[in-house]
Amino acid sequence: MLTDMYQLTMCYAYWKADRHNLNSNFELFFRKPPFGGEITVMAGLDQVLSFLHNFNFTPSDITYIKKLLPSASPSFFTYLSSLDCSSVTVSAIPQGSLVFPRIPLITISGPLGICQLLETTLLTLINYPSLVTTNAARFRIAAGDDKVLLEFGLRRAQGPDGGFSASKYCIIGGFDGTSNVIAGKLLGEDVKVKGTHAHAFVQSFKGLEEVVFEEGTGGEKIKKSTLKYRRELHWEDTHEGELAAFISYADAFPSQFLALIDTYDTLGSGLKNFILVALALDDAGFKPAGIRLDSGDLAYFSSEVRKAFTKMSNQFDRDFFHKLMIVASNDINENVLQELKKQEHAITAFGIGTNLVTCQKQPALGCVYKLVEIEDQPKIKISQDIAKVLIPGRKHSYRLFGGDGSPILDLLIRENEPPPKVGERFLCRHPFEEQKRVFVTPSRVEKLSSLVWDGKNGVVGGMPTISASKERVKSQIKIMRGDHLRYHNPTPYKVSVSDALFKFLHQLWLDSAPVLELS
Ligand SMILES: Nc1ncnc2c1ncn2[C@@H]1O[C@H](COP(=O)(O)OP(=O)(O)OP(=O)(O)O)[C@@H](O)[C@H]1O
Ligand SMILES: O=P(O)(O)OC[C@H]1O[C@H](OP(=O)(O)OP(=O)(O)O)[C@H](O)[C@@H]1O
Ligand SMILES: O=C(O)c1cccnc1
Ligand SMILES: [Mg+2]
Repeated sequence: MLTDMYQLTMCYAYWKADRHNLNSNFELFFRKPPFGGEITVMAGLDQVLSFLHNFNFTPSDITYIKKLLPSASPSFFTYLSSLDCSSVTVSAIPQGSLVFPRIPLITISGPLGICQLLETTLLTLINYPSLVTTNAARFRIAAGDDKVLLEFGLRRAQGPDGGFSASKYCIIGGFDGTSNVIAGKLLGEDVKVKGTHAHAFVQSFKGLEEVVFEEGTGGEKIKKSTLKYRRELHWEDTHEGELAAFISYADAFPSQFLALIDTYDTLGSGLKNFILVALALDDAGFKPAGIRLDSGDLAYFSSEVRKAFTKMSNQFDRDFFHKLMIVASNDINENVLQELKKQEHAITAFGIGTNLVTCQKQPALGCVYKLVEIEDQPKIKISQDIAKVLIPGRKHSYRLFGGDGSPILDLLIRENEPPPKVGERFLCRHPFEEQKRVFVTPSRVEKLSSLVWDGKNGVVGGMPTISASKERVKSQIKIMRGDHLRYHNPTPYKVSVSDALFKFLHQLWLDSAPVLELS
């Protein structure tokens, strides 16, 4: 039911014309990578497989569709009620793979009626997950492998399901944790739930008299020791409410004390109050975790914080100061991460919400779902816009690797053609520009798609897990040439067709395009 009305109207019309059981082949692919880059990460396949497994129309669905199609013949609803995905075969590129334009991410084969019905749902299950996973992967590339990345986007996401998907797929794209509690609960161990505290906690305290402890706990000792250091360092002008908040937070979480220090005055108050409580915690045998900055020049503030930590470490001979995290947040996007890389800063972790989950730089990936063959008859769709001309017929896709282990190009060939072989020259052609050709002698050849669903057995090869998908993203980015990953003007990655597919496509194009008569 999570579909567009036109799938139901087409399905009815196919059924009425007795075309619903024609053997069909559809491909799901995109035409342009997002965010001005070259790479896209394939994601959402786990959801697609669950959907195929659960696909059916319940009696209440049928009652509702009857209202939408009041003139449809009653036997159509018998057909609709009997539908499931047991007659459908699906091949796909593994979740977490880097993928490129025109290469089918998913190939769907089976009776026309059911395959048509899958269009919208498959698109919605792949488009946003692939987009946000790609965004997360780009943020990871921009931040570098040594930084902790936390996803904080739930409050700004496109609704609760958008927020949930974002949390899951940002982890796959390379984030280390999320603030989203339901994502952690439902997705298990691979999704680590993390968090600090907000300004409200600091604002809620006015003075030190508001700090209360449970009898017999170490809180009183931490407070006393904090105030002793405050006198010793002559820092008695820091904000008292903030200090009260930090002492209370440390009492609640002595082993995970991480304080937001920018509520009143980052360097003049927040940093000092944190240091006081951190020294007291250390005296009590706990290791404080660090600070969070949520405003201002994050490079400058983080460097000043690090300098103060180093000074304190020397002054009080405490090693823990060197290990404290410096978390930065506040409207961070890929560009801010890129800019920060060029500056001196001491940030060890980023908390990123709005711009990550809403995919600020590009809000949608344009995956499409296109019919390429019916009953062994290849189908083409012609467009004035060359980018939209469909490459017809059933195809296989391969990635050809060079001697240095990095991918050279992706290749589409006709279904019955011999595939490219290691050590053998293969002519790879631009799909539309006749003069653009290249011979590739690959050192490694990888078939991109494999069977993931067959009607009889259901899911083939197991459900993709979060950890395996995440690992795949990481390992595929690692072997990609740096110039394809570059932030500004990356080198285009080639997607080619075989000579046979080129000739076939262009012949069918000529045969299908009427010649205009002018007079
Ligand atoms: N050193 C830096 N280099 C590049 N961008 C930075 C740097 N420090 C912060 N930013 C970014 O600059 C922007 C600052 O936004 P803005 O000026 O609205 O925040 P602020 O005034 O510091 O904080 P707030 O409005 O939350 O009090 C944010 O997008 C932030 O991530
Ligand atoms: O900036 P984002 O990347 O979306 O990260 C999440 C933001 O959410 C929180 O505060 P919120 O924005 O709700 O309040 P603020 O106005 O104090 O920043 C947090 O302090 C971050 O600023
Ligand atoms: O835990 C945090 O610090 C957090 C969580 C969500 C949004 N902003 C910050
Ligand atoms: Mg904010």
